Amino acid sequence: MSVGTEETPVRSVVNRVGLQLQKCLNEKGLCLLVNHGISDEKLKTAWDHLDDFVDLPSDVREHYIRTGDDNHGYVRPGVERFNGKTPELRHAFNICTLNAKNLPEEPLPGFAEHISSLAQDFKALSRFILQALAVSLDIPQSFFLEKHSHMLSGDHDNESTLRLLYYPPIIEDTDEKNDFIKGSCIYSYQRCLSDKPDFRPETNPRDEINELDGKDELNGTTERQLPNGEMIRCGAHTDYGTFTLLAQDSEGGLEVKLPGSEKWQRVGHLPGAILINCGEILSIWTRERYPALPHRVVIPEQQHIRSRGRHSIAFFCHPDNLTMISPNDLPNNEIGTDTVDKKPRKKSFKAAKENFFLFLKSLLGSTTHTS
Ligand SMILES: O=C(O)CCC(=O)C(=O)O
Ligand SMILES: [Fe+2]
Repeated sequence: MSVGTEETPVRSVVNRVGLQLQKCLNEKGLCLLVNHGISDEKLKTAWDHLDDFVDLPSDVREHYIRTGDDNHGYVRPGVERFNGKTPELRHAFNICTLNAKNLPEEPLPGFAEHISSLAQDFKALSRFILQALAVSLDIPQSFFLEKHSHMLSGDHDNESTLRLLYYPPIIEDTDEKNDFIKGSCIYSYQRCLSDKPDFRPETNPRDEINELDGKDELNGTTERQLPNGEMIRCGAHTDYGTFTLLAQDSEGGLEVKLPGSEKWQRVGHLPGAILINCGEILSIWTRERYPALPHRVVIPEQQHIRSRGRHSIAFFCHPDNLTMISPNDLPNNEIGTDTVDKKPRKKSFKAAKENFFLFLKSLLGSTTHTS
C-alpha cells in the first residue's frame, strides 16, 4: 500500500489508504506499507547506529539504561520475558520523546540527531495512518488524531515509543558457553543482506510443532533448547497499543497468526516496506473489526542463518494516557458486506481487555514486557 506523510494529507489519499487499511486490517490484522516516505537508507543508518551502540563497552551502555521512570532508554538482552520465564535475546533502545533525552551522542556523534529525526518520521506516518483509520471506520478524520496528540512529547502523557532492536546471533558453542545474559557473546554487524523480496513458502519445518501451539494461544514454542540454555528472540504476544509500525532487515524470523487461524505463518521480507499490525487498544475500540495480531520472532531453523544477527525498528502508537477507550465511540456498523469477517476470532474481547489492564498494571509496577 502506498501512503504519503504530509502533515495535512490530501483527503482523496486518506480515503484511498483508509479503504485499503479497512480490508487488510479486518481480514489479516496486518498490512505492508510502501511509499511511506521513510527511506530504506534512513532505516539502515539507524541500524548502523544501533550496531555501534551495542559495540560500546557495557559500562558505557549502562549510562543509557532504561530507568523505572518511563520506557525510555536501553534494555539489555535477557531483561524482558514475554512468557514470564524465558529471556528475550535482544538489545532494545527505546525512544519516548523527541527531545533527544539521554541519547548516546557523546560516544556516538550523529546518533541523537538521526534517531530523533527517524522518530519524528514514524510519528508523522502514524498521524497519517490515524486519519486513514478514522475514515475507514466512518468517523471524523480527526477522531483518533485528537486522542494521540501527545505522542513523543516527553510529558509522560502518552506511551508511544520508537524501539530500535538488535537480536544477536545464536552461536552454539558447547566448549565456551556464550552467556548472553551477562552480555558476552559474538556479535555480527552485517547490514541488510538482501534487497530482494523474500516470501518463502508458508510451510516450514516448524509446522508440526505449530499444530501443538494451538493449545496455548500466546505461549507458542518459540523457545529453543540450545547448548546455551533455553532461548527465544521474541516470544508470542500481541502489542498493547493502537497499532505498531515495524521495519525489519532481511533476516526474517517474524511469524504471525492471522485472524481465525491457529497456524504460525512467516511474514517474509519486502525491501523498504513497513508492516502495520493492530494492537489490543484498536481491537477493543473497533470491537475486533481490526483484531490485535499475535506475533513472535523465532530463532531460525538453519544454523547459518541464526548465527547472524537481526535488526528491526518498531513504532508503538498509543493513545494519550487519559483517553477513554470505548467501542461505543464508533458506529456499530459492520465493515462493507464483502469484507465482513465470518471466521471466529480466537481472542475474545474480554481477553483483550484483560491484557490491556495487565499492561496498565505493568506501567505502575515492575514489568517484564513493555510494548
Ligand atoms: O523485532 C520484531 O520484528 C518484532 C518485535 C516486536 O514484536 C515487539 O517488540 O513487540
Ligand atoms: Fe510486538
